[in-house]
Amino acid sequence: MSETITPMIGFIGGSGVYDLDGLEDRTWVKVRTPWGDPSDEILTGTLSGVRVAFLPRHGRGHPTPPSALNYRANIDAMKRIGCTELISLSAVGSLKEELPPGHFVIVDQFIDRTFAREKSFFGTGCVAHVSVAHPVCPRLGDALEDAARRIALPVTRGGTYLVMEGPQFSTKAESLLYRQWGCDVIGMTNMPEAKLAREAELCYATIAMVTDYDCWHPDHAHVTVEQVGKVLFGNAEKARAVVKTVVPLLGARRDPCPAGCDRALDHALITAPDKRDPDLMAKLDVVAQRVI
Ligand SMILES: CSC[C@H]1O[C@H](OP(=O)(O)O)[C@H](O)[C@@H]1O
Ligand SMILES: Nc1ncnc2[nH]cnc12
Repeated sequence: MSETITPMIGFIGGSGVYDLDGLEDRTWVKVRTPWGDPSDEILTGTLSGVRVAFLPRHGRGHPTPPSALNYRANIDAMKRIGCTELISLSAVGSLKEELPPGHFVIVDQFIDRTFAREKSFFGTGCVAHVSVAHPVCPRLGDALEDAARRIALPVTRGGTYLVMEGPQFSTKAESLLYRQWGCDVIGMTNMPEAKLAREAELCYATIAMVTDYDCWHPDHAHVTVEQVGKVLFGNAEKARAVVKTVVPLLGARRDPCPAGCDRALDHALITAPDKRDPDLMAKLDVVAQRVI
């Protein structure tokens, strides 16, 4: 008989999603990490008998911009509190006519154009190279698709999310370039989040919620926060409905990840044990606990 796990499903709420309703035993918990403080306290509780955790990515009230987020602390904190998988709920701009505001995309690829963020838990004193060829967990993607379809959301399975540094929105030339690259949606937060989730051996998937057509569209010359905001809160309500549907679908017991997200570090560490830096190894206590 194969070993089963008792999961805790972690949600990272993006713009417009600062709380989760409907949880039993709701508690906001302060979590400290060796990488600094996460964006906010983490809300824990149960939904349909399944343990869940929720972190508002930008903090409650949205005080922190994408480039200033401590992505390492956020991922470490979610794992430290017990999460086995992470689902990101993210606002995005659309780079395709057929993905209008209000549409949901379960992305499966990313292009990382960010440049001002800490992108790895590893480094001098413990070098590791994980594969992110397939950065999204297909089991989580299947569950999100199933959930979205059950509640009749307009949803597309698969798509490439271009991650820009921000905080400004794109120039028109950039937006047109990303369309030529075949990207589907654009946002500012899912990298390095997805890479760090993989390093921490957490399954990761995103439900990207379209708020605007960015600036490439002939009928939409600019993106503005006002325009995004009008769609954002409707999308956030739908995101909460996805959460309530996906949690029982994933359930309270399951097999280890069929895609191996939970074993990503099996062959990733290259620094010889006697060359490893004890201080860094101590910081990796939770992220790399399975292999160190
Ligand atoms: C308020 S629009 C721009 C903002 O929204 C997205 O954030 P998140 O992924 O956390 O929903 C986007 O990436 C920008 O950070
Ligand atoms: N057009 C856009 N560009 C970047 N991030 C976004 N988040 C929502 N809309 C966006």
